[in-house]
Amino acid sequence: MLTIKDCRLVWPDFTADYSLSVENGTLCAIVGPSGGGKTTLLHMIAGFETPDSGELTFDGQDLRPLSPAARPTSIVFQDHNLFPHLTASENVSLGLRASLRLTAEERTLVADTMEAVGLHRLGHRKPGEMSGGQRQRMALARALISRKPLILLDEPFSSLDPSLRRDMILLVDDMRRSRPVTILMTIHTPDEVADLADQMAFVADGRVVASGLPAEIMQGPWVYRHRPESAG
Ligand SMILES: Nc1ncnc2c1ncn2[C@@H]1O[C@H](COP(=O)(O)OP(=O)(O)OP(=O)(O)O)[C@@H](O)[C@H]1O
Repeated sequence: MLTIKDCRLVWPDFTADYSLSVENGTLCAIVGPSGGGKTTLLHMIAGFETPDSGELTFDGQDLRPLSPAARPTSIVFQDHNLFPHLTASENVSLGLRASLRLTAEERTLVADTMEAVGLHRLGHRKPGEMSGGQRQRMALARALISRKPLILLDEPFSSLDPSLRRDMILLVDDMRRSRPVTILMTIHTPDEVADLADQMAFVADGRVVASGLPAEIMQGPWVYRHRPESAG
């Protein structure tokens, strides 16, 4: 279980104070208005931001002293953090081994994962030779192959067209059913994930305003309160 309790981050123009629990094996969608603190929440879990106070544990282990690499997390950033000089297959392989020296079995796993995200013919291409959507799929493949139990996806499919976006959400759903993994995914279009997500957390003003079943969260008063046009 991921447990976040009163984790506070204070910046000159923004204060966050997060509390959220996510059971293992859950697909949890993080939704809410732009600038509300969704990305910052994922960065804190991954270790790129440090809370001044509060509890942050996964399966009882305190994550705060751990570096990002030592955490049980794999994150796909909005800019995909791909290496431009490596091919698509090599970028995906980094999720398994930083040295890129793979066993035969690991090479098969990379090929299977590339196939699962529809990139099996493009393994030799470099990120600069691929579309935005193909780069997103490559970054997703690298996170899925990492074997980390907690996967954090920050708007992973925003540059895909709606039908492909849905395919990728289904792929994420498939992957979590094939191995024990907990996924937190920020998304601007909650409708697209409402039927698959087990949990939805509404984040605004640096807080988890509400968390529960997607149908409940999407109908709650917080949705109207935090509409851009009602701001101010
Ligand atoms: N390192 C930082 N230092 C200071 N302020 C920051 C930092 N990172 C983010 N912020 C601020 O924190 C707030 C929340 O940003 P965040 O990116 O988490 O929002 P978001 O909900 O993910 O937005 P969007 O949906 O637009 O991606 C914003 O006001 C942002 O400017």
